[in-house]
Amino acid sequence: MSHGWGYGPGNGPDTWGEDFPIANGPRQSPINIVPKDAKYDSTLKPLKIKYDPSNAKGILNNGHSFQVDYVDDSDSSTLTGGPISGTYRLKQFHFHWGASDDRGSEHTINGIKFPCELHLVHWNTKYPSFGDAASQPDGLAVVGVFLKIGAANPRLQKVLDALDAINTKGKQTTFSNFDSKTLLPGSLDYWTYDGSLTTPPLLESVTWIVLREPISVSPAQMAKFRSLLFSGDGDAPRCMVDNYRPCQALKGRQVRASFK
Ligand SMILES: COc1ccc(C[C@@]2(O)NC(=S)NC2=O)c(OC)c1
Ligand SMILES: [Zn+2]
Repeated sequence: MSHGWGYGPGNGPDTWGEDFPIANGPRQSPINIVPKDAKYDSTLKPLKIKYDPSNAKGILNNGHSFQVDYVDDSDSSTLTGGPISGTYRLKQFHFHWGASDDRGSEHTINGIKFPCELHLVHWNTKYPSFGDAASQPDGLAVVGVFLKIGAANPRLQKVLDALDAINTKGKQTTFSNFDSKTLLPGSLDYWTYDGSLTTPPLLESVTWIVLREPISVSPAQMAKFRSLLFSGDGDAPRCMVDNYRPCQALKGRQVRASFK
């Protein structure tokens, strides 16, 4: 039986280029961010984030991560400002994490991995839909937030408490009235660069906005992430851990900083 892509020995990131040759493209993600090499850009605007908690729709185990999906049929939950032009609508957020606290994030800072990374996915409303936007060079804007081991983060708890209901691939449940803005750190200082989706189809359509300040997560909360399964009901259980792509070559790209 031919397996689709995944994070295992036979279908992991090093094999993705066989079916998705863009894996070796000029603007792949994630990357290692070297703060001293980032260029402060005074023309970068502050991020403007307006999320309506009532747009939260559901939570799904998609077999690679879990995602919280938002109603995106109006401009009620949007990202504007920052490095982007126009209005981008919140579509979903999801996470990447490791089997242990020494790894799990997709982006790294000076080669340092965090135990987890949050991605808030937005699409450019100059295109008719998320699917159309996902194939355009300016189609998506993803806000990346690092999670660092520390005190338990109460803002994560409602999401983590929902995971028991979606422990296997394909499971989903309703998830309503959640303000994903509460997942953001106090500072919205960011690095930005042109990149891609970090899983197949690896489309080079993402303006990355990686926040400098991490949010906290406790060891017990990390154990909750690691309680999920990649596998479906009835399949041999495979723990959902290490669902991150390694850093990709910069290939001449400039990383800009919104802060000095
Ligand atoms: C066809 O559209 C897609 C497909 C996959 C993802 C998920 C992901 O690959 N992208 C990022 S970012 N992290 C990931 O894991 C996606 O997210 C915007 C959009
Ligand atoms: Zn992601």
